[in-house]
Amino acid sequence: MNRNDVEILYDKETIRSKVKELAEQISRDYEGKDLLLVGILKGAFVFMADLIREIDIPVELDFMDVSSYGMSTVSSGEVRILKDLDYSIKDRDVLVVEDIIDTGLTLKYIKELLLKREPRSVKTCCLLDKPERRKVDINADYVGFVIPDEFIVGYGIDYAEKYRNIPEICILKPSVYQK
Ligand SMILES: O=P(O)(O)OC[C@H]1O[C@H](OP(=O)(O)OP(=O)(O)O)[C@H](O)[C@@H]1O
Ligand code: HPA
Ligand SMILES: [Mg+2]
Repeated sequence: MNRNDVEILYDKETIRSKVKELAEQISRDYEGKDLLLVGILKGAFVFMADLIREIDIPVELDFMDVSSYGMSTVSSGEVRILKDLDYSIKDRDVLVVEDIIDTGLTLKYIKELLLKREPRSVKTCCLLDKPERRKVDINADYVGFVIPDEFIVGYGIDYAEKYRNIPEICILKPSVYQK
């Protein structure tokens, strides 16, 4: 991992307090409900791990693995399911946990897919929102940070599977992928 490839956008403390704020809001909104958090692999795994530890109501977890970027910084436009949920979501209150909403193609695809399974509700929580790049009409119900149109890595988020282990949320310098 080359630290020179990135520029820090949000440091550990800023992320920690934002995650706490989101978790408090979720805990209030879902008090007394049957909350199932659905993490979208792989990008959301770090956010999911931090978020659940700040939520103070009973929750259950499941994961889905979808991919549309592959080894590129541009969406292929085709969302592929690599792993589906383990359990039925019928009559459950589902909260989809995502790291980033960019074109919106991934989240729209997932939301439409889950709605067909007759849950009681489906809402979405995205740590990062890049509205300038949106191609489809979708917004998350809970948003951490609204970010500029830059390619992000770190805190679980990759470029060609690398940089996921950087603890901060960083901008990947264009010189790295414009070679
Ligand atoms: O709004 P969109 O333009 O669809 O982009 C957002 C999605 O792209 C990334 O996943 P990716 O497909 O790279 O898979 P990964 O999570 O395994 O890295 C990210 O984790 C989101 O799921
Ligand atoms: O900015 C990004 N970084 C990494 N993966 C992504 N997938 C969509 N947007 C991004
Ligand atoms: Mg990716």
